[in-house]
Amino acid sequence: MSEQIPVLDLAPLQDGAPGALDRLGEELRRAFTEVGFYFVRNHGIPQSLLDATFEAAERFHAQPIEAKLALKINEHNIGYMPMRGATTRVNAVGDVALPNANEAIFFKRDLPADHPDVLANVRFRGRNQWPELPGFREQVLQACDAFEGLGLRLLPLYARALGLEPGFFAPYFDEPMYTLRMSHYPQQEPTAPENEFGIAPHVDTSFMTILAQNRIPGLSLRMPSGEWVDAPAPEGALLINGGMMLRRWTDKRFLATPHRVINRSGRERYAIPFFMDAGYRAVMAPITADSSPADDRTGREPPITYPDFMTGYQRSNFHHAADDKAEKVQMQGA
Ligand SMILES: O=C(O)CCC(=O)C(=O)O
Ligand SMILES: [Fe+2]
Repeated sequence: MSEQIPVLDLAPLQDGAPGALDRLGEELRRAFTEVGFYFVRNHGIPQSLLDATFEAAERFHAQPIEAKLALKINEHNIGYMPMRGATTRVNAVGDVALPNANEAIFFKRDLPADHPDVLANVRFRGRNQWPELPGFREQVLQACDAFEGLGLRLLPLYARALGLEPGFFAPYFDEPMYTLRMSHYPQQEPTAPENEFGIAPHVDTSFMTILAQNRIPGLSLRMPSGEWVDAPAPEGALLINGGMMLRRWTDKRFLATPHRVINRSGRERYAIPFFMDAGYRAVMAPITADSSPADDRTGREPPITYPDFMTGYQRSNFHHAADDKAEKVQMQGA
């Protein structure tokens, strides 16, 4: 299976090998036109940091429910979402809606109290809500810095994959929006209904989602063929995918591939996906292919910003069809 998901080795990029950027850009283009997911190797994030972040997620969720509910998720999408707190509209058969069997806490960039956006109560620019756990905040900040750094290092590849100058995305990502989600999926009973998911089929809202390898299986991806396949977890690699923001920005040239989690591993499962987007005020106009005349197709999306996109997505009640596939999936945002 793993051969279906391209593996990009970033070592030549680090070493400044000639042609590395163009070669990796081409590999990325194939990944996003054929699969929508790819692995990166030699990504520069130490395994010890990832392990410690998984541990922090476990420590957070081990707290009494009152401590977690004190940080309840707010209009900035920051804070704690209780177990089965988000109902996914599962459209697969007869619109049966079962709540997702996970709980999660969401962190964004750690803004200080006197930040102008915080003072002005700008939506999605609120302050993080921290639990009273020693070392926890430091761990989350370290993880966010590491994931953000990797995301930024990958941007030139995204530009090359689209036939653009390597620096194309840099001005848009001056201060990227990002969210670290720490999820806990309890083990689902063998007798649980078949349409109960840890997280139901969805596409992410993000430009880029970085997913640290999980020792507990449960994630599966829906290949463009329509077949659901279990995500492999090659040692030392990170799994990266694009969401609707990437798809929209690339004029639908790049895939946002649906995925889901079912935890029938018999163990508790934790996940620490990192969702990255352009800066709050960046205006993203669809990047069209050189060869296509400006008006050659209908349905081209107007330019949009992160807050406009996220506000619209929240209003849409998650009714979002995954393009032309018969089976519908929702969007899962952060
Ligand atoms: O738990 C995982 O492995 C993936 C989670 C996911 O898809 C999400 O949070 O959007
Ligand atoms: Fe996802």
